Order: sequence, then structure tokens, then C-alpha cells
Amino acid sequence: MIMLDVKNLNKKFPHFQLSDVSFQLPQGYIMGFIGLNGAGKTTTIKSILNLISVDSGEIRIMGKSMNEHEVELKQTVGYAFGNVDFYTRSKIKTLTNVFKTFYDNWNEESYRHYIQKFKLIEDKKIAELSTGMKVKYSLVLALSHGAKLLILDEPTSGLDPAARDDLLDVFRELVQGGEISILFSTHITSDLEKCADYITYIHDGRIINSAEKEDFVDRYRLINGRVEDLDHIKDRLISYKVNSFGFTGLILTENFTPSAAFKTAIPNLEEIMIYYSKKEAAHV
Ligand SMILES: Nc1ncnc2c1ncn2[C@@H]1O[C@H](COP(=O)(O)OP(=O)(O)OP(=O)(O)O)[C@@H](O)[C@H]1O
Repeated sequence: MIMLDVKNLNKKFPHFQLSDVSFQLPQGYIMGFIGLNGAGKTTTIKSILNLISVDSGEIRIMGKSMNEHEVELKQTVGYAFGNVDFYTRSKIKTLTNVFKTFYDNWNEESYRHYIQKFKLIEDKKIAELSTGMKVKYSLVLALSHGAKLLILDEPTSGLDPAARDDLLDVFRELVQGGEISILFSTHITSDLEKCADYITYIHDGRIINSAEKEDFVDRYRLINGRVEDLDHIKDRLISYKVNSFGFTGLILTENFTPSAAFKTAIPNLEEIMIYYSKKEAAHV
């Protein structure tokens, strides 16, 4: 089943626009939503959650239109925004008592289970929690109202490597049963190498590629060659860098014909993002 279906979202701000943003997340999987600063990740996430109104497009969750079934669907969606602090002077238990009144299917047993699992102390104030604990608390709330779709904006930013690793393990555990799906945005690509099944890449408000992780990188090749041979292939490269050893460029696999003049390698996610961000040749 398709858990989240984002169809042709368009949203225009004065200096930025989302253009025909579309992608699908199947149930039981983790999708990493990547893009550079200002690429449109948060705007897309807010559009999915109806926190901003779009100019056109449609969101379907478990086959149902978000516009027509928002109240019902929000019961099954858990979301967390990194770096946002609400009610910081309240204790965890006070905030939980307010939060649970919004949800019909609040499950106190699950809540207790996850509070213990994540070693959260209910008497602590939100302001006293570390960044990692805040993310975990958001997850506890989402999981305790039976959310089947978790939408997390930069959940790992601000975490140290150990806390990040810990959280990524939690994500993997959560989807193991095949019921829960996770969409999380990040620009830390190593998170995705470890944890994502699918990757969706947004650049300047447009989806460049959305696919299973292996297929995603397989769509591209990094090419090395001599500067003298650059002219033969320049027009087909997404971008390139020149240095004293020659050039390195990124190309769509379908646009590359193997040749003795060029060496190729499969790029990693970071390299793909870097080459897309380069409009002109740069010396390195
Ligand atoms: N309410 C708004 N009014 C006008 N412009 C906005 C508004 N919200 C966002 N933008 C612009 O939309 C663009 C995309 O912002 P967005 O926060 O979606 O990017 P992002 O990919 O989440 O970036 P980051 O990784 O830095 O969080 C930015 O240029 C931002 O200034």
C-alpha cells in the first residue's frame, strides 16, 4: 500500500516556489528527504501536513485525500520538527496530559513502554531535555497515539554521532513490523546510507529523483577524464570540477556511453548533491 502519496504540489513564495513536487512512500519503509539548505524540504513537509496552503496539488495518506479527511488522517500521522521548542517550562508529564486529549486512540501502555525504552524522566521540564531527548519525546507522543506515518523534519540535526546512530536504530526498529512508515528530512547524507530504504531529492523546489536507495545512486555516474577530453562530454554532464589531474563530473547513467577515455564510479549521495549544486566548473 502507498502510505503517502504527494501529487504535483505547487506553492509560490515571493522568492521561491515548489514546482510539481510528487513522490510516493510505500507502507513499512523509511524515506530520506534530502536537499540543501533552502531547497524546500520544510515547505513540502508543512504542505503535506496542511500547515500551509498550497496553490495546487494533492496529498493522499493511506489512499485518502488529506483535504477531505484531515481530522481523521491526523490521528494516524505523527510529526516532529527539529529545533522547535514548545512549552519549555512544562514538565513532560504535564505536556503529555494535554497532548493525549487530542487523540481518540491514545494508548497509555504504549506511552509507558516508549518512555521507559527511551529512558525519559517524566518529571523533567522540556527545557531540561537534550536535543536527542526532545526528538525521542516527540516520537513517544507520535507512537502512543498509534501513528502509522511519522513525518520528521531534521530529527537528527543537532545530535552527536552516538545519539544519531541510536535514533537511526530506533527508526529501523519501528518500521520492522511493516506497519509504520517514516519520512524524514535531513542534509546529513550518512544518516541515509545507514537507514533509508528510499531517497527523495529536492533541489530548488523541484524533485530531481525519488527512488529506492540503490536505484537512486545507480542513476548517476561520476566520470574522471583528461581535460583535453572534457569537450566531448561537457554538454552531457550535470556539472564538473577541474583540477590539475583532469576533470571529475556527474552524469546521468543513461547519458553516458562507456569509453576508454573515461573512468567511472558510482557516486554517493553527498557527491550527487554537491554536483547538482554546482552550476559552473570550479577548480578544486
Ligand atoms: N512563509 C514563507 N514566506 C516566504 N518564503 C518562505 C516562507 N517559508 C519558506 N520560504 C522560503 O522557501 C525556501 C525554502 O525553505 P524551506 O524551509 O522549505 O527549505 P529547507 O529545504 O527546509 O531548508 P533547510 O535545510 O535550510 O531547513 C527558502 O528560500 C525560504 O526562505
